[in-house]
Amino acid sequence: MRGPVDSVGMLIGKLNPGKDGDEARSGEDTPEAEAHWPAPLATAPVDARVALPGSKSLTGRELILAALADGPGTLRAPLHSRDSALMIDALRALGTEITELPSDRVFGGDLRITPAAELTGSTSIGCGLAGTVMRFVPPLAALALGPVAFDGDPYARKRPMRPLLDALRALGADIADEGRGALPFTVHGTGSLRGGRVTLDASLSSQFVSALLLAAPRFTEGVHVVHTGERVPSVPHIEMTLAALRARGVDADSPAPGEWRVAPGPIRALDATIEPDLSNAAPFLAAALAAGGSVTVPEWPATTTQVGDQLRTLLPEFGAQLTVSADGAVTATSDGTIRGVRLDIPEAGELAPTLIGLAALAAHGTDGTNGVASEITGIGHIRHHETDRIAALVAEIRGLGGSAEELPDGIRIAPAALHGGVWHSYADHRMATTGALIGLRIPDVEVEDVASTGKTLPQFPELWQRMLGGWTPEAPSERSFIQGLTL
Ligand SMILES: O=C(O)C1=C[C@@H](OP(=O)(O)O)[C@@H](O)[C@H](O)C1
Ligand SMILES: C=C(OP(=O)(O)O)C(=O)O
Repeated sequence: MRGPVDSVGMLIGKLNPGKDGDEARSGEDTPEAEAHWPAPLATAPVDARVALPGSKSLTGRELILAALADGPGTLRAPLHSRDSALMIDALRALGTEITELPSDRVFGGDLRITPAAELTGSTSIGCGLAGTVMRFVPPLAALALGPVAFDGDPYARKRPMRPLLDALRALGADIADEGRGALPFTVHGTGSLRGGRVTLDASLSSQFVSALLLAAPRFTEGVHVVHTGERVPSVPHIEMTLAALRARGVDADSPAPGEWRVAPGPIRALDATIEPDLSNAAPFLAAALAAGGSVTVPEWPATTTQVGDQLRTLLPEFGAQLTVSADGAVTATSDGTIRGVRLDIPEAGELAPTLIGLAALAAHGTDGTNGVASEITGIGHIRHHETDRIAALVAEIRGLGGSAEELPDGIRIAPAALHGGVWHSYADHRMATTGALIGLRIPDVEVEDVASTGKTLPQFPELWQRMLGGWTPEAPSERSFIQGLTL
């Protein structure tokens, strides 16, 4: 057994210049293709403790609310990644002052946020591939004075925006998108927004609802959002939004299923501490199943709105034992036997790539001859995430010899032996980490564009290697694969 790993050294994330998934795929003949990351194989049971940086979703929300607050505030232990940097840049473009405080925190410093007296427009905002930026910032742009032009990575232009843009228009905003219903578009802010009751189909993304709720205390009439479509996905993320608003003294609730209401009023400035990202804990805890052994994630919050908390019940479905220690660390333990699952997880689409990676390993079994089938459904909306994750996962599992089939709202995986090969990332951080997970058990898996993990976890390659006990800062061969990072 290897010794525990409880922190990383000073690591400073730089931006991963985003790529379209198709471009990433067609880039295989370029010199960059040579930088495919050889996913480390677990040659012994894992025994590791992995501390993780802050939650993307909490960092994004607290940045927005701090920018709209009634005074300066501080974010402690925020995420520093491509998505959070894009959010910071967007809020700065609207006039917010954001400074990083000197700190010895391993994952980057705290942030001091001073709201602008008035949000200013006449600017442009790059959304990268961040759903939270392209959805949460336009309502603030409507509150700013002057035009604000939004655009993003090539694939970001394919992510749905129409229900949110139409709802903002119904609430009084002037938005020019030439009928695209997607990036690029320009919000012509007038300094205020009427707000009020609005109907919206949020079946493609919960972020449409969170976007309206977060800015609504500053709408003249607040907001009352009424969902009109099929099932709303990722409901815990809407609950996270309501909780973040209430923590700042805002009157915000869900008066009925599929309805949310925020009253107009001040947003209290405060010092908020960001929890570790529990969705990014998924591949690490899942590694205990893939490799056998145990992985501990410390500082797991006792209560949380993060959907990643559901890993404590989802991973046991695959056969892992999950325990919580008195000091709030969560440990996953397994003998390496992975059970097949039938899961319907509309709330936890963000966890789906990891769980599907585990299902692919369950279908391989311990030696390629004793695999079991799985079906994971309720996740049709993940076709609209960083890529069409259902299509991408099916293609990549098949590429390694697996048997996977698309369902309208999920995936079915049949027993089949996996083999090594290139696992494409489609510029999607969770595709990259899923390839790494499969590579723990299957020899010679190479992850294309591992730097896509910089979207929410720039330290992924080091943390992964450290989890296996083999990383040293001096190892140049490993360092060269950590693209987009300064060590
Ligand atoms: O509000 C948020 O922070 C998020 C909401 C969810 O989006 P969807 O509702 O589009 O799944 C989730 O998958 C995403 O990673 C983050
Ligand atoms: C869906 C995700 O991201 P985004 O915030 O860009 O929607 C994700 O992180 O899994």
